[in-house]
Amino acid sequence: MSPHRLIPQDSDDKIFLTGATSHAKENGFVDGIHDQDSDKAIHENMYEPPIKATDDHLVEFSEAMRTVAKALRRAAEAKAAAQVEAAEWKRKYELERASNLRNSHEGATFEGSLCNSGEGRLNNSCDVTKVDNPSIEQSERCCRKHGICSHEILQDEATNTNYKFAGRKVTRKASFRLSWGCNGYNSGQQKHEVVSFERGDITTAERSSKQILLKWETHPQTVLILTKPNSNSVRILCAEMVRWLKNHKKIDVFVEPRVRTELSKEASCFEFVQTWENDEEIKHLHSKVDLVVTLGGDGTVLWAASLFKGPVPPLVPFSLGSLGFMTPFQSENYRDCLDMILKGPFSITLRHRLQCHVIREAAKDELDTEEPILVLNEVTIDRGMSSYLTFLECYCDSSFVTCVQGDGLILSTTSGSTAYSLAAGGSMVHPQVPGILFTPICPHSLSFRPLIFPEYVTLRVQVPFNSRGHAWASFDGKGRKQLAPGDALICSMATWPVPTACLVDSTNDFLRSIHEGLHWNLRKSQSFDGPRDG
Ligand SMILES: NC(=O)c1ccc[n+]([C@@H]2O[C@H](COP(=O)([O-])OP(=O)(O)OC[C@H]3O[C@@H](n4cnc5c(N)ncnc54)[C@H](O)[C@@H]3O)[C@@H](O)[C@H]2O)c1
Ligand SMILES: Nc1ncnc2c1ncn2[C@@H]1O[C@H](COP(=O)(O)OP(=O)(O)OP(=O)(O)O)[C@@H](O)[C@H]1O
Repeated sequence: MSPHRLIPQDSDDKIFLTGATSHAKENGFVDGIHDQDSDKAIHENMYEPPIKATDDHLVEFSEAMRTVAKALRRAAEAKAAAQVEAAEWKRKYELERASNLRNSHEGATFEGSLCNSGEGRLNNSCDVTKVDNPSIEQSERCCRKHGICSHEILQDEATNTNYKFAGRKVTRKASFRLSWGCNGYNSGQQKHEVVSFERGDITTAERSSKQILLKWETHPQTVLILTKPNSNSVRILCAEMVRWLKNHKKIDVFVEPRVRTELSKEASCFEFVQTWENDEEIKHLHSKVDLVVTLGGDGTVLWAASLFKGPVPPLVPFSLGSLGFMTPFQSENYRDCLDMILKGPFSITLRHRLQCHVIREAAKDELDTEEPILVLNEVTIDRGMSSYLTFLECYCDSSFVTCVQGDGLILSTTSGSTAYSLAAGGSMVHPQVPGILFTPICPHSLSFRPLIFPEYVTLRVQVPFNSRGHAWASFDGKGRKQLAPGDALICSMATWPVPTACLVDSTNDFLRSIHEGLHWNLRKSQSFDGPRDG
């Protein structure tokens, strides 16, 4: 077929193309000449100037588009910075408010928090818990003088008196002390900053997170037992444990309202078991219980963490699930385990949580966010039911990170690194490492590798206006929220970690979990009788 000279339908510019007439028509061009003129047309075109005008317009247009894109990105970065700042202010405001509430809350007698003489997040918990209280002053003096980290005790007007909770008497909360040390219980070393500055030289002589030990200063008296629902073995064990704690350890027991009903149906001797009546009471639960015991799998640990929006009492997770990554204690040995925990000292893993805020496009200002949600594993932003690619713009503080085009994105804690993030190709990270994992789910790009951000950043995931569909956020696999174009999710390290008791220590428990739970790097050993060097 002979070549044709084709003229764009709505343009005066002439473009020379090779191809069939019909094909050219499909593409919006009309045949400008008759077949018999084709030789003449070829001849003419050989001497025609190149398609300069069209090229110039295209170049101009693409430059204009680049400028617009740059301006849009700058605007988005400015917005990200403003949102990050607003989120930080909101976080500070909430901490302040929580602290004020605590001070004015007439029920609470004792309550614990970490204190740290260095900078950073743990320091925040120190800041917010400062009250006019001799024991705090003492602990601050202690921190300053010896650099020893200690548990703080808050006291309010109801000092040393029993108080009522859901119409029942509650005894005072046990106090404990935390210390950082590598070699056994005698090493009460302070947690030092990773980098110090000594005589003008930057050093990393002190390492930051050593194994943390919890040592009771007064006896724990109240235990909250949380159980996986719909399991007979869990129900039976729970009843047995409640009885043992009361009769042999003189411990007061709290359970969820559902479990309280089950127990009271079982026998009248469970009348002493306490519970709560409404969400308001759950908010103050942390100041009533010394220890939380979970009976179930990892989901029950996540559930327990989700009950505490602020400080979390130490958690003792018993394994009654199938995988049990975060549940090192065996239920068969519960008496010995609880004996050991109630006596102390014991190692804990301080599991960091992420605080997530959803900011709606319709929000009046950056402070107008929905209630923050705390996650122990991860927040996932995915495409939900939509069959379109998720399109998400991601910022770290005020810097543009990337656009996610794929099934979604996981922002995970290091504890959650062995859960969904792992399945999406993220690295496994020791739970004591502070950081935020940024793991794409099925990205439609060959070069999108997972990232790990340091713990101090704030991440913002925005559904852009030109996204074809909505996105969905879910929190530890629960409570899905729809994100429309223009909505954003802001995520940063939460102030309140989840302290979980270790069977041995953080590292031993973690390695045992990945060996036994995931069969990590299981391979038959190479035989000895093969070829050898030399
Ligand atoms: N493709 C996946 O791997 C996938 C998909 C959805 C959700 N999840 C995970 O399930 C979690 C919710 O757990 P659930 O028990 O309520 O739901 P579930 O009952 O569906 O259990 C999910 C599985 O993940 C395991 N798991 C949970 N947290 C873990 C952790 N930190 N490390 C290792 N394994 C862990 C559980 O033991 C369980 O086997 C979510 O937070 C998410 O991480 C994983
Ligand atoms: N006290 C509770 N109240 C309501 N739901 C709970 C409670 N404890 C656990 N769940 C939910 O029940 C589900 C199953 O719990 P869990 O993961 O502990 O058990 P499992 O599935 O048998 O264990 P594994 O995850 O190890 O296989 C989870 O989705 C969890 O969120």
